[in-house]
Amino acid sequence: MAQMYFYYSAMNAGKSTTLLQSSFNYRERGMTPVIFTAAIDDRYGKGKVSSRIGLQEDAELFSTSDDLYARLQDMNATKKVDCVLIDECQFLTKVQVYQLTEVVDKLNIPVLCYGLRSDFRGELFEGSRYLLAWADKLVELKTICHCGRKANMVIRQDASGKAIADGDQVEIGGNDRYVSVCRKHYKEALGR
Ligand SMILES: Nc1ncnc2c1ncn2[C@@H]1O[C@H](COP(=O)(O)OP(=O)(O)O)[C@@H](O)[C@H]1O
Ligand SMILES: Cc1cn([C@H]2C[C@H](O)[C@@H](COP(=O)(O)O)O2)c(=O)[nH]c1=O
Ligand SMILES: [Zn+2]
Repeated sequence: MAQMYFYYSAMNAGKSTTLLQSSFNYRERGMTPVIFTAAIDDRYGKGKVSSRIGLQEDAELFSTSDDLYARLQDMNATKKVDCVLIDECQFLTKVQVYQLTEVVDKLNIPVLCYGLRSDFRGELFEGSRYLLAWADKLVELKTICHCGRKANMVIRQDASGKAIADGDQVEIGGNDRYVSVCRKHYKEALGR
């Protein structure tokens, strides 16, 4: 029986790197993984997942309006899909997380999702909320705060490096805008 996995962490914990390693392992065994990433995240080039250790792969793009079950059913009918790997899964909608459970339950294809649990305000993303609720396996990937504790929060910074408390949930960026920290230093940065 296939299963759905949610690998979650703060930023820069190596989620994309782990996804690429899983894809490599499937390919090494002559199997066919399919990678998806969010169309809105074009930091390392549209339709690409990359990591600084040198691995890079082309990816299918998903937008909030896509029917992921229909797309994967079509792909699987053309060529057997052995595994689905989703990067930036926090940007999935509730409906899309449900569609991915159908890929697992009806098509019997494992779905491995990689993404953030919470945003810079400490609120769940929609995709993460339903993955936490519906995934078979929850796996935390860890990174560390400057103090050495586990970093489970992410600060969004303004141009001067000051932590921001409010704003749109989605704003694509990297180390220039975001810092992963422990909860204690998250509160301190926001003056709480
Ligand atoms: N193409 C790239 N070039 C340079 N650095 C990268 C690239 N992709 C990722 N990184 C860096 O590698 C580190 C971990 O990356 P990643 O696996 O993307 O973690 P996560 O997905 O958890 O944020 C981060 O410091 C990130 O800035
Ligand atoms: C915390 C937070 C992050 N984002 C964006 C910023 C990046 O583009 C992605 C996460 O990338 P990762 O390094 O692959 O984990 O999400 C956002 O839009 N809103 C937020 O609050
Ligand atoms: Zn800390």
